[in-house]
Amino acid sequence: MSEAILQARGLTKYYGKVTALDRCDFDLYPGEVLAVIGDNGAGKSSLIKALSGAVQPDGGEIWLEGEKVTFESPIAARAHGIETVYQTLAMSPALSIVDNMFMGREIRKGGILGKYLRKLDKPRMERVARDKLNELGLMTIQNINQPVETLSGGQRQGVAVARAAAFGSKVIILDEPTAALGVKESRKVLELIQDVKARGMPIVLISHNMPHVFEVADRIHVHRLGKRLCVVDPKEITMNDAVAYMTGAKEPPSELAAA
Ligand SMILES: Nc1ncnc2c1ncn2[C@@H]1O[C@H](COP(=O)(O)OP(=O)(O)OP(=O)(O)O)[C@@H](O)[C@H]1O
Repeated sequence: MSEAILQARGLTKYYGKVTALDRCDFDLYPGEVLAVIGDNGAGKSSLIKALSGAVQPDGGEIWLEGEKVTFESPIAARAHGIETVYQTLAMSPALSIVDNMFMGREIRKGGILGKYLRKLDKPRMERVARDKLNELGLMTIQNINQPVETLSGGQRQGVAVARAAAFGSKVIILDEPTAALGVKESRKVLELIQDVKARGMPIVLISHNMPHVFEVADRIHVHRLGKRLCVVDPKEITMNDAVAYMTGAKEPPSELAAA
């Protein structure tokens, strides 16, 4: 297997007396969809928050493309190419699709006057937004100047993923991307995950939805009580077994135990 693009060793996070992450390991390889599953409280959110700079781990190390990194904030993680799409999506509903896509990364006009006045290059932003949505097969959205609040849940998720994929990201972390969606919209988001993967971008998928996980994941990290319990190939185990490992109803065979 190639070198991991994002890796963690021994990540530990305490919230007071609660150990949310207990010497947790993590490995994401280029071009894969990696699902992280675990029962409520298994530490999935704490893991992605640590990987994306939203919380500071109390122990352990994170490596990005072979370099040890510390992200003191989500902005720092984004600057390194780690994009996280949370369930809440962090979008401004009243603003347009294009404004949401470029929030905090607006393109300014060039030239002495443009630079001096810091004017937005709206036509360029619109062009880039359209291209990105197009690339990801999201052009069912006709008008990129329409407010995000007029979009369906699936379309919003699409815009959030397109935004995450738009700026030279190295890793996209999706936190429960289908949890709030209906059947048809979920299907679109699953297709979108495949499209992003086809563009060579690795994805970390946090989900409680086992059929969705088993449909799109190349590998699965099973978490229990803050630890990565085992790493499984969804083609080689059943959903029932994965759930049994998660909940502790069954122990994984020793050859699956995470290194
Ligand atoms: N901000 C916090 N303050 C106190 N305890 C927390 C905090 N965040 C998480 N925890 C605790 O840490 C443990 C792991 O929580 P975490 O949210 O990481 O798990 P999870 O696997 O994402 O769960 P879920 O599937 O319910 O979202 C839980 O016991 C949780 O109650």
